[in-house]
Amino acid sequence: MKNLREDAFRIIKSSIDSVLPEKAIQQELENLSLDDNIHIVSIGKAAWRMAKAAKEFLKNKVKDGIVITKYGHSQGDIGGLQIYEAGHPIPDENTIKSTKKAIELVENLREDDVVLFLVSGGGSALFELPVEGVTLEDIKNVTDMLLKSGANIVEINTVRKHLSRVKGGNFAKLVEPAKIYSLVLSDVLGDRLDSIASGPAYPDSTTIKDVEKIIKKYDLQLSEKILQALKNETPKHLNNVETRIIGSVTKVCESAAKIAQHLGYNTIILTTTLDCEAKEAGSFLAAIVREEKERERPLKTPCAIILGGETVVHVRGKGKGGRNQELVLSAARGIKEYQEVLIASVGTDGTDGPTDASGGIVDGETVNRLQEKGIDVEKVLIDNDSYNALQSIGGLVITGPTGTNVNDLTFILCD
Ligand SMILES: Nc1ncnc2c1ncn2[C@@H]1O[C@H](COP(=O)(O)OP(=O)(O)OP(=O)(O)O)[C@@H](O)[C@H]1O
Ligand SMILES: O=C(O)[C@H](O)CO
Ligand SMILES: [Mg+2]
Repeated sequence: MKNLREDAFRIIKSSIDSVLPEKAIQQELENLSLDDNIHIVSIGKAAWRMAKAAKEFLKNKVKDGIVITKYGHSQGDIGGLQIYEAGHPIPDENTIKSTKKAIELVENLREDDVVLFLVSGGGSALFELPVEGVTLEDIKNVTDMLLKSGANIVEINTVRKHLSRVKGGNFAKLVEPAKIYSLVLSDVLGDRLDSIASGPAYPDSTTIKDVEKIIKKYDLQLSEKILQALKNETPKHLNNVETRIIGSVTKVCESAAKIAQHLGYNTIILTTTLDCEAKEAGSFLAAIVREEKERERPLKTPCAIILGGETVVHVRGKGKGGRNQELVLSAARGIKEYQEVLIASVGTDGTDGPTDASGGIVDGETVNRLQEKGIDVEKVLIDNDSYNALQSIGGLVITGPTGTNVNDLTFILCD
């Protein structure tokens, strides 16, 4: 008989290891063979690790550089680079302060200078300087509203780009006449480069008209001042950028499948673009488990059914949680009392929502165990309080910041 929990942790660890940035960065830099005069600007949750890998490879070809990452996501000096931590998912004073430092670093560069721009998810919150007339307080309010609206990341970033002096290609404009090479870890489904970290160095495909549609669709209550500011159009053409994607959720799923196979599971990747409401994804996964348990379909057991993507949560309650935790808890409702089954879901960055967990694991006993503690799953889901519920029964997955960020991995193990 298999130890599903132990296997789940192995799958999580090894598949995340496969998308750590070091190897990919080294390979790209070998191909690029850059000259001297390199300036590193690294933003996002994986910024520290990406910058470290680049600096170790390029050594003293690097003139200077800056890292802007989330609190708790940097791990000390990287030979002479400025290192900053700032607010995420809501930007704060340190976001603005460090973004100004990055602009100082690039604004007087010459044509023979090169900016190596290392981009990972989280960059939208960590790299920001609002357009004239818009304050940090405004940005915080708009960000909070967008995150809770149920809008997807492409929609959220469409709005953010039109309020920013660095997003939506504007950073590349500030770097001119120097050239930018962007290496990107994708945490946006479909790898839309103008959405990842709000595309600071990529021509923006979204327009003021798109912003207007999103405001209407989600009934966003914005002040007259913000509505005016949103009329700034973003650059649609850039002449100084070259961009490459170095990691994505597809890779994580493929690695997870390989490891599961190696551990003796029949394996299938169902999708790499799961993007519905977390609770609904949970119900869907439970339905798949029931099919497995009753009819061994679509795979003979033992089996691993793997999904990648990024669900959304319409946060209405006052509880603590994240989309992965909410997904598994919702799934737990539909697999009650089944034996030898487990559902896991984690954010590859190690952070699920504003919590210190990367996700959660549930099984057929989860709902009963919660009941014994007097916790009603339906109520927990209404309160968006998945963290506290899962914590009380040892159902959290805690990895700490991983150094990478390529969406979420979800899987079922059945024996
Ligand atoms: N109590 C809660 N329960 C469930 N989900 C929540 C809760 N509070 C916030 N969230 C969700 O957490 C998400 C933000 O957390 P997280 O840091 O994992 O996002 P992210 O998309 O990985 O960030 P980024 O893309 O910038 O790296 C929001 O989309 C929000 O819907
Ligand atoms: O920072 C962001 O905008 C998201 O993580 C998507 O890249
Ligand atoms: Mg995340």
